Amino acid sequence: MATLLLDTLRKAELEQYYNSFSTHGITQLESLAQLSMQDYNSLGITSIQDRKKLFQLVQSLRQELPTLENGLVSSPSTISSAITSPSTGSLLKSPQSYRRRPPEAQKTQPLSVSAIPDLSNQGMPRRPVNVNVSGVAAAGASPQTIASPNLSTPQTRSRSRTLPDQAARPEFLKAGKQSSIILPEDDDEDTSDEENKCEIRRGSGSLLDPYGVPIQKRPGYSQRSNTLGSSPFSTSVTSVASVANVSAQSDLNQKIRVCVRKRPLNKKELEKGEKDIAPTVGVRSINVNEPKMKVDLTKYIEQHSFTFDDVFDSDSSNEQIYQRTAQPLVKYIFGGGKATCFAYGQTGSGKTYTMLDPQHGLYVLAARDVFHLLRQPQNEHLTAWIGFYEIYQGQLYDLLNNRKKLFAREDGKQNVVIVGLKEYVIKNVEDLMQVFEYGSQARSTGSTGANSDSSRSHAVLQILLRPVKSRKKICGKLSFIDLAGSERGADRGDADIKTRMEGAEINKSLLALKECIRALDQDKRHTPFRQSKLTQVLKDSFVGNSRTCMIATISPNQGNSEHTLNTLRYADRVKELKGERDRRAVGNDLENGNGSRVSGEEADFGNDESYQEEYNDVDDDYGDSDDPELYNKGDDDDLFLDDEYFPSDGDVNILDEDFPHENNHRVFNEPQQAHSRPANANSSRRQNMYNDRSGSGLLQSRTNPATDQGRRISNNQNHSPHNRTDEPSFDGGMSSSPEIYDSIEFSRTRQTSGPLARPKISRDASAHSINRSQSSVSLNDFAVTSLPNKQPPPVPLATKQPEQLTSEDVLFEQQAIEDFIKYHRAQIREVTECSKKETKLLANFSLSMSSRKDTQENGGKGSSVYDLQTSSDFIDYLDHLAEVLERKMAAIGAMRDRIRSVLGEEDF
Ligand SMILES: Nc1ncnc2c1ncn2[C@@H]1O[C@H](COP(=O)(O)OP(=O)(O)OP(=O)(O)O)[C@@H](O)[C@H]1O
Repeated sequence: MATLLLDTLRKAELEQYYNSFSTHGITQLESLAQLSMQDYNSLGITSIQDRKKLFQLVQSLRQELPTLENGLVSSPSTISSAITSPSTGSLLKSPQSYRRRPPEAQKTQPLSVSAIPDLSNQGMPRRPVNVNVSGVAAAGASPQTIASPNLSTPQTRSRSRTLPDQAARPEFLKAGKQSSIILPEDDDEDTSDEENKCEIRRGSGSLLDPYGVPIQKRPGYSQRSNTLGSSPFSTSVTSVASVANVSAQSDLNQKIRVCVRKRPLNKKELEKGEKDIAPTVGVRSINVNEPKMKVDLTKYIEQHSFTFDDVFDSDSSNEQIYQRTAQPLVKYIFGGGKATCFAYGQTGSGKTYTMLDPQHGLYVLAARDVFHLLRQPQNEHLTAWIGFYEIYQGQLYDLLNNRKKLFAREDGKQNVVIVGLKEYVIKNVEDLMQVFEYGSQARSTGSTGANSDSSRSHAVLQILLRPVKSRKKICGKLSFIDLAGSERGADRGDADIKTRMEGAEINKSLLALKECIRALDQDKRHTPFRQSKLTQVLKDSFVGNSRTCMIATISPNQGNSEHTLNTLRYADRVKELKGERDRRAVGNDLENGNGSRVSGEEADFGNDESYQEEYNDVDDDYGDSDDPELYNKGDDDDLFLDDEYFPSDGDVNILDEDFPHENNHRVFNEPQQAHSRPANANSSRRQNMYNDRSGSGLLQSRTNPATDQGRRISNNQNHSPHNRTDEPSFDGGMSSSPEIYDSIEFSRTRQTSGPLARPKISRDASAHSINRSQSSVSLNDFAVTSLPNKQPPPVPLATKQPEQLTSEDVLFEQQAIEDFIKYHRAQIREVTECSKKETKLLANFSLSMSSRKDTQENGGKGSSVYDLQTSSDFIDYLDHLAEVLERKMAAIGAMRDRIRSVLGEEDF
């Protein structure tokens, strides 16, 4: 085969690259035929002439080796694999010639050199030869390469990353080469037969996916397919029946499932004579035949192919979709879990119809099952509650409570709680539908009043399971989310400031959603949940013990092909999340305590007690969410812990490292603390705290380093265990009152972190004090320069020889220093966050001003109206700015306190 390759290269006057090809594992013509132009550089082919030659050679080889074509026609070995695979039952007959042949047999039937066209004259046709989709070369193919007449039109086509011939691909291309399949339209624009006369050539196969992510880093298709229990060949040559079989075997209990639903062409589209350009292929794949035009104005169709957990054709009913999307989630929440089902797609693609249609929406079908399960004896102790809110412009509004503003909170256990959300007990489906209808009206009414419309908000309907006897506990939560239309930002095209801001917010949140999913997919240690309210609220759907199902809705008409592709790419990105690479995926959850796997059924319905306990604990902390006053003491921002962090993936970002979730961050994120405090609050707080505690041991602890035992080096003889027990415990419970909170912070600053500030001076710490000899903070900067009465002065640390140093001389423990660093990071983060808010406030205000000016100049309303509006906005702007600045100052003040504490300063 190598000789054949060399001969071929020689004929094409490319033999000088033979070594480079070999180095890259290209030793066969089949491999050569799969090169795309993006590979040329890696192979060292930079001269234009040579690139042309290679391009023509590759084209010619593809023509000569149709069975290797990228996805349209499978290689003999692949086809035979598929045929012989027990998991797939091809519709194809299995001609002898496509049975799996032993390698030797393959070797004995190489293509003859004569079959390779002589390219040395460069006279080969530029236009690739048309072949039909069954892989039969239209012209010029050697008899050997013409597919068997029995090779009927494949049931599916797939993009190159589903290439069945991965095994034959060069090593460096195997990881995930992507290409497109370009099908030219006939010049006479008769597209009816285009599928039978498709021009096949490798498209601009890129090593980057549409999101700019190197494909090599992503799991190969076959890996994912295997994860799902299907054959890696299933999408390339399998029949509908076999795919259905595979799909049926796939795990409905995966942590994340991604499905696609195509709506039918609507009346308008039909009237316009539009065609369905997104045929589904089997039950898991869908193609999009995107009309395109070359620079020479030749029209062609670019076909894109995608595979998901499920693809629902336009004739699928909500019931069918429900069975494979939300129904497993309903079962899951009865095991104590959290689950989310959301619809994503462009406006008019059927999100609402799917999720929240008043009659057949998935929520109604889910409710039916919820009540069915509630009637089971084992669930008699539970009741169902409903809450319905929307996220509009980054704010939460209760749709069941006059659009009351809500606040999201997160506890230390990463549960998101919507504080103040009005929830109703529902006894049956009718109840639910009534409540929902009421909420929907509020949504549209409210949004009309606010100059928005429903599709510009994300609507969240949640069904909660609570014990009959304790409405405080939550035993399961299922959320249905109807996301705002995904294309609004791009399509709005109007100058209205509000609309633009809405669009920007929607885009931001959808982008954030994608970023979060992407971060999870790539196992990044930092997941940017905080980037939008949507992702903050959805956070607990992604982390921990949760299930998520995304339904990407698409419109099938040509006019929407771009949007459809965007939606599918987005969904495809999400799809990458699942599979064995995701350590939070089902595999983890299915591990029982002994490390062995339990069955899906068990995992599904088994009670996750630890989770439930946690969840219930949380709810206890929060109490009843009907009572917002209990938790919402005037703060005007949501409180979340930091974004999700996962152990190392090599990202280096000081703000992203080991961010303290609870211990340190909350001090900055407590708006109550920040907003209600006057500008000099830090010093007065310090003074108050000092006064309050001067007689209570804390002062003593400050003046007596011996009481600061917690973090001191272990061999300090003066450690007094009882002093350690004096430390106030702080669990950072969110239910803490501000006063408690303050005291917690104080104690944290003064005591828990205090030891950090306690340079160890001598064994008799009771009488010691310290001075900072220099202003900069470093270990060696701390030396004892004065000591109280009757104590012999210690040897200054700086003068000690290294061999004289003992552990007693260590001023700060490593841990304490690390804690300080974490604290500092938290402070930087908080200040940065505030600065961003400041910028945003300023941008929004100036944007609205300039927009108003424009309108005025273009003959809008009288100037006094605008001046009035501007003044009112200005006041808002100042108000918000003042709040942000206070929060910022609070963060800086807390940091200063901490430094002083560390340095043992006596200024408060
Ligand atoms: N699968 C379907 N079968 C029949 N009609 C559908 C289907 N999906 C959507 N429709 C119809 O298409 C129209 C638009 O659907 P829908 O309102 O659900 O879109 P949407 O994605 O929620 O839009 P928006 O983002 O603007 O809220 C509706 O009239 C709806 O009844």
